[in-house]
Parts: sequence; C-alpha cells; structure tokens
Amino acid sequence: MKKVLSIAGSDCSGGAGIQADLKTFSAHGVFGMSVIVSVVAENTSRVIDIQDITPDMIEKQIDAVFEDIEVDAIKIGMLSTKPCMEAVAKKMEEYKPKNIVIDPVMYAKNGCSLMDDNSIETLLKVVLPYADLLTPNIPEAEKISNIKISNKEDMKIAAKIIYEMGCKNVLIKGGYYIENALDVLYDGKEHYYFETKRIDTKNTHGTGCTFSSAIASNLALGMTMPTAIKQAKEYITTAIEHSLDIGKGNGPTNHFYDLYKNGLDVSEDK
Ligand SMILES: Nc1ncnc2c1ncn2[C@@H]1O[C@H](COP(=O)(O)OP(=O)(O)OP(=O)(O)O)[C@@H](O)[C@H]1O
Ligand SMILES: Cc1ncc(CO)c(N)n1
Repeated sequence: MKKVLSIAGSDCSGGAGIQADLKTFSAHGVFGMSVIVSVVAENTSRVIDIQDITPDMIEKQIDAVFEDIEVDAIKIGMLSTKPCMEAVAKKMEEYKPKNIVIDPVMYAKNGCSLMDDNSIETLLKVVLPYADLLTPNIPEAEKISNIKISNKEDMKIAAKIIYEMGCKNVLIKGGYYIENALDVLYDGKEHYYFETKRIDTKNTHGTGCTFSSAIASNLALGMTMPTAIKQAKEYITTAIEHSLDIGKGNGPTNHFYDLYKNGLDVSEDK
C-alpha cells in the first residue's frame, strides 16, 4: 500500500486540516500518516485560538515517521510561524522525500488568519523550494506574486512569477474567486487548465486541504502531475457537489459520497 504523510494543522471540527487530509487519503486507498504542526480550535464559522506545537516536537514527529516508514508522497498544509516552517524545511532537506505538495495556507474560509503575516518571507525562501507542487488560491497567489489577479491571463502571469521563485510546479486555484472553477498549472514550460462549473454552495470548508491531499495521493499512486491534478479535480468537485450541511457556517466536503452511492446509507441523521 502507498503511504502518504500530511504535515499540517489539526481542525477539531473535522472538515479541514489533518482531519480532511486523512479522510482523503483513506478514500484514495493510501495509508495516511500525520505530523501535527498546530492545534487549531476552530469550527465551520470561526477560529477561536491556535496553539503551535514546538519545533522540536514537529521534528521528532517527522523523525518518527521517516526512521520507520517509507513515504511515497507528502502534503504540507498550515505552517503558522517561522519556527514551524524552519523545522519542516530542515527535515525535508534531511530526508529528501519525493512528491511534496505544499498548500500555502494563509486564511481559513471565514477569513481568519492561519499564518503569521511576518512569516511570508520565510515561507517563500525556506519552504517553497521543496515544493514539487505549490497550490495557492487566488488571495495566496496575489500575496506571493505581488500582482492583482482578476482573470485567466492574470492567473497565467502569476503562475510564471511563482514558478520562478523555485517550486517545480504551481497550480493556482481559481475556484472560489474566478467565474468558473478554473485552476491553472504551470510546470516551467506549459500552462494546463482544469475547469469545472462553479457549484453554488456555502459548504466549502476544507476544499483546499482535500484537493492538495487528493493530488498527493494520486502522485503516490504513480500518476504524472497533470493526471494527478485532473483526477483530484474530479474528486474535489464531487466532494463539493455532495458537501455536508454540518455546522452553522461553511460545511465540510463529503469524502464518502462514492460509498453511499454504492449502497451504504450514511445520509443525514441516520
Ligand atoms: N464553489 C466551487 N465549485 C466548484 N469548485 C470549487 C468551488 N470552490 C472551490 N472549488 C475548487 O476546489 C479546489 C480547492 O480550491 P479552493 O480555492 O477552494 O481552495 P482554498 O481556498 O485553498 O481552500 P481552503 O479554504 O480549504 O484553504 C479547486 O480545484 C477549486 O477550483
Ligand atoms: C487546520 C486548518 N488547516 C487549513 C485550513 C484551511 O481550510 C483550516 N481551516 N484549518
């Protein structure tokens, strides 16, 4: 069985972060592992507080995984401060794992900050070079590239600027902000486009986490980058289409649709 590691924050309400990652890994038939970087007291409406795990403990968790288990792909999510970023980067340098997908998480869907604003320099200089794929959404891509993004052309330009910063591939996710759910991949040579209809729902908590974990799973399973993204786009679209009205804010994606489509009834209130 392929083995995939998530290095990210914990969302106690289960829709985003490590919890979304592990559900996505299971749905892809890969063995999921987790290194917790921050514990976030959050739900579908708000972030109450964040407690970072010490850099030493982050490093020890990564050591515990790598001294014992071969890792086929990694998804890196929320890294809230410089010391967390430096600890993770140090271990990426040491273990040189393959298939690293980095989701540069800055804000939750409800606008709450998940990354200290002064850490962006460190994210770009110290963490970004380890990315086989970086997956910013539009606000994140604007911050990283320093340009305003309003359409497909802007996405293409921003993707090139971000690529030049040292990641091997960049995928800008237009989903929430551009008219159709258009994502643009740049691999240093060509642009690729992944487009679906925008689904009209407020239940998009954890979509970015789910998407990057689906891509990491597909890379672990041996797919090329464009195929891994194409398949993950289908997965996230179905997961949003059948998203769950759980909580009072932005509900979570649904990782189990395929299960109950095939006869297992896990619908509301059962
Ligand atoms: N309403 C929607 N309809 C269809 N696809 C969507 C919708 N919202 C997002 N997507 C798609 O979902 C994927 C995840 O992108 P999104 O932009 O939501 O990530 P994100 O903003 O990083 O999420 P998060 O809040 O979890 O950090 C992308 O492929 C995006 O195009
Ligand atoms: C822990 C965590 N990571 C990422 C996100 C972004 O969706 C979130 N809300 N919480």
